[in-house]
Parts: sequence; structure tokens; C-alpha cells
Amino acid sequence: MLTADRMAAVDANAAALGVPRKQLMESSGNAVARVVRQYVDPGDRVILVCGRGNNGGDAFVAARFLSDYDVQVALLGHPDRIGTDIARENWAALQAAEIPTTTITDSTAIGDLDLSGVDCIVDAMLGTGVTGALREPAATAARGITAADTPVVAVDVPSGVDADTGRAAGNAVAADHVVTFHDTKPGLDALDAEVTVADIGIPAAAERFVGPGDLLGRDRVAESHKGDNGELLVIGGGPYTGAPALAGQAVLRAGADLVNVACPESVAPQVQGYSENLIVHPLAGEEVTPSVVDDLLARAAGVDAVVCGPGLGDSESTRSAVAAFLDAYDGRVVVDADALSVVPDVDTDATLVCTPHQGELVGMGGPSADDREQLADQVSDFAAELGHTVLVKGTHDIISDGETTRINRTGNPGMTVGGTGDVLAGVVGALLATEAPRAAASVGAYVTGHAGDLAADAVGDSLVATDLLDRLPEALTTDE
Ligand SMILES: NC(=O)C1=CN([C@@H]2O[C@H](COP(=O)(O)OP(=O)(O)OC[C@H]3O[C@@H](n4cnc5c(N)ncnc54)[C@H](O)[C@@H]3O)[C@@H](O)[C@H]2O)[C@H](O)CC1
Ligand SMILES: [K+]
Repeated sequence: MLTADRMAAVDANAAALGVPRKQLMESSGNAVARVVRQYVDPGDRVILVCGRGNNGGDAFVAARFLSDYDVQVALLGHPDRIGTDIARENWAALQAAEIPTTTITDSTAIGDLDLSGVDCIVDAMLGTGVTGALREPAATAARGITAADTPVVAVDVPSGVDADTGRAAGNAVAADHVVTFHDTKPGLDALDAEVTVADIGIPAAAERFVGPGDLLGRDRVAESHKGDNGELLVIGGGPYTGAPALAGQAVLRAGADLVNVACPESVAPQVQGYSENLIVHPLAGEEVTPSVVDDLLARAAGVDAVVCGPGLGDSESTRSAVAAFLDAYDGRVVVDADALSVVPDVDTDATLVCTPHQGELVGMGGPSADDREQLADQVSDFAAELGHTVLVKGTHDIISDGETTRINRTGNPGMTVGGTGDVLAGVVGALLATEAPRAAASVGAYVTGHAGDLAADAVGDSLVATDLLDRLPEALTTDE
């Protein structure tokens, strides 16, 4: 079951894997023609009523697969205003092949659309691109198609229906049969229509591997205010100073608005010294101890997400403090580094994203396996048991919440240098402020690895963690 947004992500991931949308459209059109043939005999009349988007494009392709029939392609709108290159190319192919087409360019001419004597109507006016109620001429055409006493095959979703909800903002086509692509859509269940799910050749990898499609639809709101894109608290430092500073800077580079770094007063000036962009809160003492937990809880109460772990060290007192914090906190937390080992023993209401490398995973009582797919299955079971999202860092990162498991393939051997894990924790934290845990972990791993790949292109083996910070803005943008 895929929502329209997830479908768009999978589609873009397929394109990145070398299966471009035009190829998918070819398979979609073929699949539509296959269903149409169930309703007609050779020589019968088929009319395909098409919109100017890719839904119409699917039907332009279908028309080429229906050469045994008396086919008519009706375009609602002017051919010059076909919205996408791939639909326009398929429209041009119809002209070159002399397949009969008509265009309906204003709302009065829609009355000329003669549906009498037609044996099958293909509804390809609108698919997942619909916004709001059907406008003219589609609204009138939808009434005509529904009123005709003829089998109606809808492409992807009946025009006017929202594929996510099954509802229509205005009128919509009542279809007898819906041919949808790759996977079913939530809104199709509620319809009184037969549904065919057509395999259009999207590789399973487009869903399994995190890709550029996963970055879609997460643009910052144009008129956002300070805080809308997240305020974070990083809890770290003590034996180390660089780790919390890297995590804090990564939070900002990944798009959050504000970052507070709570660290022992002994290292606070040093942490602040790395960057004027960080708001540093000194905690009493030389390491994080149970006596500062109330202070941490008070600071964490006002933020959108917490990153806990970078540079904390693993003293008994620090581990008790982390356990007490997680015990009492109910927000969203990325748990990294030395903080990870306490997770299996705490009973927390917080929503955790744990970011262990394979050694830390074992330290948490988790699995180990050399085979990626075997490890992925085991990580899924481990995450389900833990009740939290787990991101296992490695050559290929494994992300699972126990329900869905994703693999990230960005990144390179140069990233085994110190500090890249702190950057990852900060990036995931920033995303966790505004996104669901699995999405934050998946996109965080992808973006951090991508930043590492961009850095490796520039500096090769000399890569250091701060190189990643500089490349995060580019790694977060998508060409889509
Ligand atoms: N992987 C896939 O899922 C594939 C899907 N394909 C097909 O592509 C459509 C979605 O195409 P898209 O171009 O994004 O949108 P539409 O064709 O549905 O509509 C865009 C078109 O409609 C106009 N419009 C929007 N709202 C309204 C309205 N209320 N009234 C009138 N007109 C409206 C808008 O202005 C645009 O011109 C998907 O459903 C599949 O059929 C491809 O085959 C590739 C693989
Ligand atoms: K449709």
C-alpha cells in the first residue's frame, strides 16, 4: 500500500537506479491496454479521454498497444499545454503514427465528445496529480463518462478521486475497473470497482534502498519562523569536546533553527570555542552525572528533539545519568555512542532512534552477521523487540523500526575517520524534529553518506569529519 507521496519517492528512486519514468509510462500504458482487451473484441470502439499530465500520457501509450481496435484519443486541453516531456513525446508519437486524436480546448466543445456507440472508455484525465475539485472541461467529461452505459477503465485512480483517501472534492468518474501501478493505493479500497495492480518494472531496490526520492516533499516552508524547523538539545561532552560540537553543527547544517549543547562546565568554553553558532549550556562538574538530570530534563522539555551521547564517555556515573534521563523523558531522542549501552535496560516513554555501529549493536545485545540481508532481518527483529528505531552504521547502513527495513548505500571507506558518527547523530536529530523516526534515520543516513561522498570527491583519503559539515547543504538538495 503506497500513498501518492511514497509513490513519487519510489518513482524518483527508480529513475536514480536507471529506470526512468518514460520507461515506467511505457509499462503503465501496456498494462492499461491489457485490461481494456478484457472488455472489447477486435474492431470495437475504444475512446481514451486524456488529461495533460502523466495520467494522460499513460493512455497515449495504451493507444499504441490497441492497434486491433478502433481507437480514438481525446485530449482535454491544447497539445501545447501538455505538462510533461514524457507525455508530450508520447503524444507526438501518436501524431507520427497517425493514430486518431481529437483535442477539446474549451468547456463548450466537451459536449462534442461523442460517447455513444463506444465499447470501452478509458479514463485518463487525472491520476495522483489531482488537486481540489475537478475543473472544466474534466468535470463535465467525468459526468458524461459516468453516465455512458459503457465499461470504464480508469488509469491509476478514477479521475477526481484522491488516491490517498478515496474521497473526491467535487464530482469524479465512477469506474468499473481501475488499473493502478506497482502497488495498491489506500483510497482504492473504498471504491466500488475492480482493481488491477500492474507491475510496471519498478525494481524492489527503489523501495529498499534509500535514494534521492526520499528527499522529496521535505522542502522548508517558504515563510517559516525561527523554531519551525526545529530546536534541538545535544547532550554530550566530558571526556571529549569535539563530538558534541560536531553533532551541534550538523544539527544546524541539516536545517534546524536552534541548537543547544548541554555539556560539563569543564569543557563548555572549548565546545563554544569551536563555533559561535552553538548555544552552550554548562552543566555542573567534569562529566555528566545524575545530579544534572533535572537540569537536562528542564532544558529538554522545550525542544523538538534531543541528541544524547556524543563524547559523554562511559563512566558508571554518566551511564546512570543517561538512564535516569531516558527514564523520565517522553520526547524524541537520537541515542548515540556511549549512551547506547543503557537503552536495553531502560523503560522509557521517549521515542528513540539508536545509531550504533556494528560493535555497539552487539554491546546493546543486538545481532551480528556478515551477510547484509541476514543482518537486516535480525536488526528488524531487534528493533521490534526494543520498540525503537535502529540505524546500524556500516558499509551499508541498515535502518529498521521493526516494521519496515531500509538500506542506505551512500558513504565511503574514508568515513571511518573519527567524528563522522557525531555528524550523523546531529543530522538524524535535526530531521527527527520534524519527521517520523524511520524517515529521519533513513534520510539522515543517506544525506550524511552523500556529504561524505562529495567530500571524498574533493579531498580523497584526507577526509575529516568537518568536511562533511560543509557538504551537508548540497547533500540535502535534490535535482528532482
Ligand atoms: N510511478 C508512477 O506512479 C507512475 C505514474 N504515472 C502516471 O502519472 C500519473 C500522475 O501524473 P502527474 O503528471 O503527476 O499528474 P496527473 O496526470 O494526475 O494530473 C496533472 C494535471 O492535472 C491538472 N489538474 C490538477 N488538478 C486538477 C483539477 N482539479 N481539475 C482539472 N485539472 C487538474 C494539472 O494542472 C496537471 O495538468 C499517475 O497517476 C500515473 O497515471 C506515469 O505513468 C509514470 C509512472
Ligand atoms: K484517471
